[in-house]
Amino acid sequence: MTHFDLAIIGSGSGNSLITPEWDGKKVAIIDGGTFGGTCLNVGCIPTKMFVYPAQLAAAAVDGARLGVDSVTAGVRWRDIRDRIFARIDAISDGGRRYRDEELDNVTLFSEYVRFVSPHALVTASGEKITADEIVVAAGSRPVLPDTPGMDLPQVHTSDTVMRIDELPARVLIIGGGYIAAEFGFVFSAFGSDVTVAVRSGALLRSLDGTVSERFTAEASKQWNLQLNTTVDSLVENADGSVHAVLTGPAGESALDVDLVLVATGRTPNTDRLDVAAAGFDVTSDGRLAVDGHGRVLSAGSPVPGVWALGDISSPYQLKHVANHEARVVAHNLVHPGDLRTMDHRFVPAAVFSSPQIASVGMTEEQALADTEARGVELALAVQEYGSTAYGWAMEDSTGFVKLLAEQETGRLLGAHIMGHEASMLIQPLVQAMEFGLDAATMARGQYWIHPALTEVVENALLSLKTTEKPGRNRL
Ligand SMILES: Cc1cc2nc3c(=O)[nH]c(=O)nc-3n(C[C@H](O)[C@H](O)[C@H](O)COP(=O)(O)OP(=O)(O)OC[C@H]3O[C@@H](n4cnc5c(N)ncnc54)[C@H](O)[C@@H]3O)c2cc1C
Ligand SMILES: NC(=O)c1ccc[n+]([C@@H]2O[C@H](COP(=O)([O-])OP(=O)(O)OC[C@H]3O[C@@H](n4cnc5c(N)ncnc54)[C@H](O)[C@@H]3O)[C@@H](O)[C@H]2O)c1
Repeated sequence: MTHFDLAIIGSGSGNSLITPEWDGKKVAIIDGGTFGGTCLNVGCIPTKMFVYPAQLAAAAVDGARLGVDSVTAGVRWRDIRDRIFARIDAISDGGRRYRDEELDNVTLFSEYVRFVSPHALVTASGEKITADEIVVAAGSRPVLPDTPGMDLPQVHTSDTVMRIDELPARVLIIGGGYIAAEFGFVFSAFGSDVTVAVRSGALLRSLDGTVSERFTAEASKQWNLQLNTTVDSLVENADGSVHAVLTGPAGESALDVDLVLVATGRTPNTDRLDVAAAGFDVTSDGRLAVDGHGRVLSAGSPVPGVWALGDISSPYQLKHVANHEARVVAHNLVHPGDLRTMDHRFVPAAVFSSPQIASVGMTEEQALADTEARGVELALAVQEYGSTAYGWAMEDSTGFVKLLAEQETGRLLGAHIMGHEASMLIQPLVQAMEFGLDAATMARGQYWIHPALTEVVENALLSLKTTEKPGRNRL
């Protein structure tokens, strides 16, 4: 048995917890998977490294509308893949070697562990680890439905699909969330024939209703979108392709594809850690229960010296949230008398598809319920990209900014953007919400560059017709 001052389970966001304050103290970092975790190896970073070349490929098609005739002569999948993973694998390997070989006080365990008591772990090979402080940053993993054929080698999740050898000619994506929207775009822009089978009647249903509805309409122009459809079975054909049987509104149908991507959500890795052995609380959706400071709970009370962060415990499966939570826990570990609190009030998110989507705060449905409960009026504006000069330049007919605010105070409650660079356009709205800037002050208290696309945000703010007096007015 080895005893440590600090043991961290998970080398994704958990890796950033080893701050200079731990120099000279004994630290264990434990990861049974690839060093660096999901975002680096199989998540945010490689997906966006595929999305960017996909945007270049798609631009050739889109250009014709504006009089620019160009063709994408081809997409070198292997070259793209190898460029991406040459970079990523080197970062993962460098990080692992730094922790394993260069830091005297840090021990790396490349094994899965489980709890045997609140401060004791056992590795898969039977080694016992105890620690004064334990941080659980063990993330989440893809969930597979129990459809027959899920074990075929042609069936992938986001964990494996980015490393395949050939661009598949025909792809079936199961699911209608973030991963389906992003890979649907990548594969179709690269030239695959994409079918997306969604159980419900719309894509991205967790987002604002207007966004979900308008994105679904756009997606149906790009992919063979099968709504209200379940995939009943997958069987391998003699030629190595997959025969899928689907049931939709028109009854049963069949489809032959070369690859199936399952994107039906991710589940926290709580079950594989045997947290029951330590008596930790688990939420109804399977997350490790924590208080606002990141302390793991047992029977509703914080367990001294046990913390959690990121996908294993967070209500948001997003890397910027995991990073924020890691910064809070890193502080709290070394300042027990001055605990910081995680801030989940204004969490933005973006879907890097086509069109791109970004959102922060309440959906319209949530804002209606919220304002009604508080007896205040809701102001709502939808501003089309096409109503601004830059939107004309783009001949844009789909992009929009939707804002929700308290009418009397102009306090922003939610912002939802669909269209070109939505993930960047949203940031001033995140800032306004975080720092309490009202809509009128934001619109008229600063210059907006003409004719930049940001004017669509300015105009959306003005369209809100809130009644507050601007705190600062340049006019
Ligand atoms: C395809 C995809 C795209 C994404 N894109 C984005 C994006 O664009 N923007 C965004 O904000 N978020 C994105 N995300 C989400 C983001 O990747 C996660 O929210 C984030 O990586 C979670 O970090 P974490 O530190 O909690 O867990 P992870 O990074 O998953 O780290 C957990 C680590 O714990 C290890 N582990 C698990 N169980 C054990 C155990 N019992 N013993 C030892 N080790 C264990 C795992 O091997 C893993 O390395 C994406 C996710 C996916 C799958
Ligand atoms: N850009 C980003 O920030 C980004 C990108 C990718 C992933 N992520 C994170 O990773 C998480 C997981 O992504 P995801 O797309 O797998 O999950 P998701 O929760 O976004 O979507 C899951 C989809 O699968 C459907 N589904 C669930 N069970 C099903 C079943 N049995 N059969 C058919 N459909 C089923 C759901 O209705 C939903 O449409 C996301 O929630 C997100 O937090 C973020």
